[in-house]
Amino acid sequence: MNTQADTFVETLVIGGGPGGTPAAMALAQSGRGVMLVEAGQGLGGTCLFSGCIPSKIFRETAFRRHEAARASEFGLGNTPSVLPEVNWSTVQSRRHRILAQRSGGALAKASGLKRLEVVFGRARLTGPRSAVIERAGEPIRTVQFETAILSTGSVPSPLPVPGADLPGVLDSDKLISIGFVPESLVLVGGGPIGIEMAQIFAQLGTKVTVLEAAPRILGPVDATLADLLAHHLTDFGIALETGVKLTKIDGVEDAHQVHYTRDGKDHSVNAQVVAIVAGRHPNVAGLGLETTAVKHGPHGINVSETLETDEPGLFAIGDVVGNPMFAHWATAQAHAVARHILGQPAAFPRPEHNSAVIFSSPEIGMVGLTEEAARASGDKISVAEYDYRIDARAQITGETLGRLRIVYRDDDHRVLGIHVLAEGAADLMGEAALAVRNGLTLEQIAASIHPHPTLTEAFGITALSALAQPPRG
Ligand SMILES: Cc1cc2nc3c(=O)[nH]c(=O)nc-3n(C[C@H](O)[C@H](O)[C@H](O)COP(=O)(O)OP(=O)(O)OC[C@H]3O[C@@H](n4cnc5c(N)ncnc54)[C@H](O)[C@@H]3O)c2cc1C
Ligand SMILES: NC(=O)c1ccc[n+]([C@@H]2O[C@H](COP(=O)([O-])OP(=O)(O)OC[C@H]3O[C@@H](n4cnc5c(N)ncnc54)[C@H](O)[C@@H]3O)[C@@H](O)[C@H]2O)c1
Repeated sequence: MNTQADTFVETLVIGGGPGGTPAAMALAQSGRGVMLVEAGQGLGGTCLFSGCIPSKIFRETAFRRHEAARASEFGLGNTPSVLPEVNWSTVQSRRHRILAQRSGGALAKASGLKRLEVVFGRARLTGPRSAVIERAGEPIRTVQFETAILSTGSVPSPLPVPGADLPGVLDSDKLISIGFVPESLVLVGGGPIGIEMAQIFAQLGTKVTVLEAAPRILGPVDATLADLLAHHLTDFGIALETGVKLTKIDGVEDAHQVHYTRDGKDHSVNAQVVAIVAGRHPNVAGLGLETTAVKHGPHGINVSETLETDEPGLFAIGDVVGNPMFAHWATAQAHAVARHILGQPAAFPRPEHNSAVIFSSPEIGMVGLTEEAARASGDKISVAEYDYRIDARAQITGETLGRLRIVYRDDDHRVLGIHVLAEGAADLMGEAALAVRNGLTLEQIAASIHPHPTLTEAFGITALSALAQPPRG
């Protein structure tokens, strides 16, 4: 095998997802010599190619189809509309087009930076300051560096259950690439992927079952909101089975039987397609960590508060560091670590300020602590609630299933967490993130003028009504 002579770079970034790409660009923009190595088809990582973006492209189609059936409610036609037929190949072509546009845009932006070289290939560390880059049909490149950022993301976790490795049993990557809308689908796992996919396919006409091991779906989400959503999913016809233990999957390509126990009793469910969406684990395989002092476990690579690994000068960010696994979290870590490497003051993101959206229908948005986590901290806390059934905007759009929950400290009224179930919650989370990150109080939220009629009015109304309550004795 040919080997190219050594290249020296100041920083090597391994992995071009929402963690690695912005880190490499921020460093290069500040004049540091950077090489960004990506093993996949383009820049964008899991988020772009098999995660956030494709799943939301599918959601858009599913949601619009579902909405079309409600046209007569809004005075369009006199009878409930016939559900539009799904042209799945158009949906998949649309996905490919958006992906190509976004990865092309990222590459063009990166290529415009003089100090950044983007290399497509697989990187493997060969020591604390060296790596090789391999790409089929090309000479191996060897690289030496001063610092490196490991941002290799995560991969779907397989389940140790007989039949889970049958060729027809999919993971989320394969479900995203599916060539047809299945008649029936079993999703093993009721986390964000399982719930988003359940609703997407149910709205496209698939008979969906979700098998979740825990007593409820969406474990880390506010329990009241997760419960409201679970009832809504069940009303829609999705079978939600919680507290299950998967025992076996049987079947051939197009017909599967999933066996499980619940409360000691045996059950089974048939489906054309089975997808295992029961979590992801950090991607460290083949990265050559054994040639360095970097330590890692099932949770991911061990890092300090400044995201430095046990090998000084080697940093790790994003999914490869473990939970939480979100694109915006990886990007926030990227910016902080880039500033740190540049010797600038850096605010490393803190879990209690993180935000997330589950793209269910209605969406669930969350920032900061849940009620349970806030109470566990020992502070006296209260929760101010708002029911979107009374909301002007929600009544206008006809999407009145919703709840806002503001978790705040009793003594100084500081807001610790904001949790929203509402169609449109995703775009309310900017205000929520600002409030929690900056330690705003109910008084400050109540004093902010919220435009009418919008879903965000609820923030002001809820803060005002909590302040109008008599103080707790
Ligand atoms: C179905 C699904 C839906 C999701 N939806 C959302 C959502 O709506 N919002 C959200 O915030 N998050 C969502 N996520 C999570 C989100 O995709 C991840 O948290 C995010 O992509 C993590 O970014 P990262 O840069 O750490 O890793 P990744 O995006 O996984 O990127 C890692 C990159 O490293 C490359 N790589 C790996 N090994 C090597 C190597 N040895 N050499 C070179 N390159 C290598 C990979 O090819 C990959 O491109 C979703 C995930 C899934 C699976
Ligand atoms: N909207 C978003 O931001 C979004 C969307 C999708 C995924 N993600 C991220 O991607 C990551 C992976 O998502 P995920 O939903 O696969 O993982 P997850 O770990 O969040 O949820 C997995 C679910 O599967 C269940 N489970 C585990 N083993 C099981 C078994 N044997 N049988 C039945 N159920 C089992 C778990 O109890 C859990 O509820 C998450 O960390 C999430 O943050 C984010």
